[in-house]
Amino acid sequence: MIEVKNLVKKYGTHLAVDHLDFQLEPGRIYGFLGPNGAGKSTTMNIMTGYLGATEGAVVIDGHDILREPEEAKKHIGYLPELPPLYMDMTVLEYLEFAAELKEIPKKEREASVQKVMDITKLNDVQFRLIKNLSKGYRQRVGLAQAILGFPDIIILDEPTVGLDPKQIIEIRELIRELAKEHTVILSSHILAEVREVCDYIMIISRGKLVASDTPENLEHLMAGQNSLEIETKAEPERVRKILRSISGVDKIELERTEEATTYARIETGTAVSGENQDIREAIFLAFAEAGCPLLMLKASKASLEEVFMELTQGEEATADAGDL
Ligand SMILES: Nc1ncnc2c1ncn2[C@@H]1O[C@H](COP(=O)(O)OP(=O)(O)OP(=O)(O)O)[C@@H](O)[C@H]1O
Repeated sequence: MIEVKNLVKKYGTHLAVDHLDFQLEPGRIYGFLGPNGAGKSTTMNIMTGYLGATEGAVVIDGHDILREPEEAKKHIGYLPELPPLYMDMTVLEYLEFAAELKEIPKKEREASVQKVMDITKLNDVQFRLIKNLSKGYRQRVGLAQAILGFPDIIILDEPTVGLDPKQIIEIRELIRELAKEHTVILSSHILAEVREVCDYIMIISRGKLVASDTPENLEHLMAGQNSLEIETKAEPERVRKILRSISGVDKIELERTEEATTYARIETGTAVSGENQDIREAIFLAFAEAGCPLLMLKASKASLEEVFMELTQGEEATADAGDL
């Protein structure tokens, strides 16, 4: 279990992490999602003990990362944004060295290194110098180092950045596999990636946690803003009158089109159950009864993209302004 308590990080006057407070339960895949500069890497660097916080604390399985760094770090495997690889070592030498640093007992080292090379499919390149590997293979070496010793918690900063589509699929499969026995936290600025792999999404914007939930619940978050679109030949005033007679219709926007039809965008209310009401049937029947055929009737549901855009609005323009 990871507890992040009231975490603050300032770079000079720039507030990169702004009072983050959350807890992560074992056995899940968490995704830190946010635009560039949102504070994801800074948060991960603090959680893994690579960077000190200005305020607040991170507790890993009961150990404070600053007060008991050695104990806390035993529970974490970390793939930073730029993995610190030794370019003049072979893959095998590097992983053996990493196993030593992680204090994996000598008699277990060989088997441990072999196991992570099997998992990350590095066997074929184990005698190659790291400097001669492609970006994708280097990323795998970084990942192999992170999972070496199989710590409870695996933290991956942008694990698929710079990889080709085939490598991305492989790394995602690997992450899912790891999550069967570990807690995995990964960061990404790509929504599709987080949605694809994570069962819990934490949206970070300007150093703040602006939402944290399952992908499905985040989509529901915007349910109140679900809307319907219709098009009919009736005059706008007639359309408004018919719509007003239907319960569940909240807001109506009307537009007369060039084809002499009326286009209406309708926002629907939320029922007592909290669920968004589906009033498509009622709309269809009301227009049929009034003798106004509908040319189009369509429900438009808020997508996760819209939730993300809404929550991180303006971020790109302002996130890095403090650094100028
Ligand atoms: N060493 C530093 N000194 C000053 N400012 C920094 C430093 N490191 C990061 N920042 C700033 O802190 C903010 C958060 O950066 P961070 O790298 O944590 O964001 P991120 O969400 O990981 O973004 P990216 O996806 O681009 O890596 C940014 O505005 C960044 O410019």
